[in-house]
Amino acid sequence: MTSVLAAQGLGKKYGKRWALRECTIDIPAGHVVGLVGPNGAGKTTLLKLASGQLEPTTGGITVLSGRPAGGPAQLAKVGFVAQDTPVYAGLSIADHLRLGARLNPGWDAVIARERIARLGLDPAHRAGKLSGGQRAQVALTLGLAKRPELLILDEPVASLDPLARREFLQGLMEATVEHEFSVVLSSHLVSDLERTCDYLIVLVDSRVQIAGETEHLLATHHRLTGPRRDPSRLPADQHIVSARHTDRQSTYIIRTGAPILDPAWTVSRLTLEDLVLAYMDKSTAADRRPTLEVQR
Ligand SMILES: Nc1ncnc2c1ncn2[C@@H]1O[C@H](COP(=O)(O)OP(=O)(O)OP(=O)(O)O)[C@@H](O)[C@H]1O
Repeated sequence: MTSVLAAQGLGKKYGKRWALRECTIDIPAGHVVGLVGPNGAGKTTLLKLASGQLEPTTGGITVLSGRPAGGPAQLAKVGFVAQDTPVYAGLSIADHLRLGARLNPGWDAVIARERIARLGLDPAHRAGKLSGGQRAQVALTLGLAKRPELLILDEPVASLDPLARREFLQGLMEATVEHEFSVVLSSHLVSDLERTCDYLIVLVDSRVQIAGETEHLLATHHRLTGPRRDPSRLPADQHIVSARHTDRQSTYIIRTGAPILDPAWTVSRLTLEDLVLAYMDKSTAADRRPTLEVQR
């Protein structure tokens, strides 16, 4: 299957500080990919590398089998909506659509017009007078009307209220079904991604912690609760993601493809939020390096 985004040992340094390091991922086409991580994790850096706005310090990246921003054909295949959804304040919405038509060979004027009408926006309205949410919707419209094979959205719903968030993500999902393109969108809120994404990348402290189809990730991660037990006594095929202990009880989040047969454990499924939080916890826990830390 075609890779929409493939990175090998990808890294980016700003001065002495790594913003992204040792990133190796291979995302098949046809997914809505959620890139999640806390502030400063490296999400924008990865998305800018994918759209060719930054050059890697180490490793390599290909997008739809091409070099990011590696020529007009590649640029036409990839849409990018930046975090602050920039617009030209002095131009009207209609001007933005005309500009989009001039700059993009595959421009779909019908999608653009219909979407603006559906949003109840007046094409004559100056972009500088739009609210943050309306600006984000105009930026998404420009991205969709470009008819890219991959649409990259950096924190697209950050400025939206909860209802507008839901409508925005719903509109995005409908568009992906109708026009069959891949999406990579970043957020630091898992709730935004839970309903929208079928592929997840968790990025913490400049490193990818886990990447894969959400269904597969949820099927292979479990919470084990039971009598207190040292991590060294867990089977080798149970990879510990996070651990919590009290005097008497242990709670582990583990990754395994094998059945959990030990009757001492109560096994429960995770939500996507549990899973993401476990990986965030793991990265902070690695700094503490406890063998068996007791929380009272
Ligand atoms: N132009 C830059 N110069 C120096 N450091 C930078 C630059 N851009 C980003 N960084 C640093 O790189 C790290 C990763 O930043 P990045 O913007 O990729 O994170 P992010 O996950 O998108 O964060 P947020 O959710 O806050 O947008 C941060 O520590 C940030 O301070």
